[in-house]
Amino acid sequence: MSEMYNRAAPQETVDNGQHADHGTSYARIKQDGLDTSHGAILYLENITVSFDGFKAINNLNLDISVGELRCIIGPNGAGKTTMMDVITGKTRPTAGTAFFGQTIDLTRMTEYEIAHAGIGRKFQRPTVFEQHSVFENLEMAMKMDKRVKTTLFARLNSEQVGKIEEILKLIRLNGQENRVAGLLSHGQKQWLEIGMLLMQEPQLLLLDEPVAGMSDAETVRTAELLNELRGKHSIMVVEHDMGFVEEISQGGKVTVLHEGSVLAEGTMQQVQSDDRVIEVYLGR
Ligand SMILES: Nc1ncnc2c1ncn2[C@@H]1O[C@H](COP(=O)(O)OP(=O)(O)OP(=O)(O)O)[C@@H](O)[C@H]1O
Repeated sequence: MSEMYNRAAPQETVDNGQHADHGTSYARIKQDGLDTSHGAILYLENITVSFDGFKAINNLNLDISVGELRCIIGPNGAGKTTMMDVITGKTRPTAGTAFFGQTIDLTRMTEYEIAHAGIGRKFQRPTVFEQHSVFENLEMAMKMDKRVKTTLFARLNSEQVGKIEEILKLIRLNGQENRVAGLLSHGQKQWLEIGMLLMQEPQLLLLDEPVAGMSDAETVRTAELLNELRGKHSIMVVEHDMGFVEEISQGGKVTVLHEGSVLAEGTMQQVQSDDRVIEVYLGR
């Protein structure tokens, strides 16, 4: 893989040629400007993150294909959050390379630049604007997207309203658009935040434990929602809930992290029957 990185000089600044295209639905993989000619959207190669000598990530290698929904599992402390922190620029790796497409070197960019290059991250706790309505939250998310040429107080055009309505349906909040976000259930707030990320049309969406704290019914609906996004976005989901992972992995790849490295990779069925994975989860 290293030879791929060498083909183009890493960029210092984010200029991947993205531009707003309001004439089409969010429901497609937007790759304008991002070089994914080798089929992958994310390449992590030999990543190590040391905290005072302790390796939270240890020579990690991982690729995500365009349009893939990849589940990442692993016991507590395996390095899942630290890996997402590296991808989003929150933590700098001690060694290794992290590329977005073929040419965008994430290790040289700020968190802000990475977000604007098209990597959206949903943290465990929902962070919606509690005093504002569901609709206003989605509207603000759209207006915060620097590619959209509008101001906070400009009226939305019909295409923009259409896009919000489409996302409202997807996140199961149509009919609730005028509710104040602070009054939503925990699960609904999580969906709203996913909707806010989708308004910005990320090319890669990172979801950190999206169903933690959700009711069983909300978990089922979240699985449905992610299955609807399958193939339309490239998505990485970190999750402990194995039933949920089974629902959304659907024969796709699941990566098991352990002690900062990839322990196993394969379908859910394959990793579940892997002796090393069983040992790590059940203890020695
Ligand atoms: N800033 C830090 N300083 C020191 N050690 C850290 C730091 N951040 C993480 N670690 C350690 O690195 C290891 C990996 O942590 P990380 O949070 O990435 O694991 P995780 O797989 O996300 O765990 P969980 O499933 O519990 O969220 C842990 O041992 C953690 O204590």
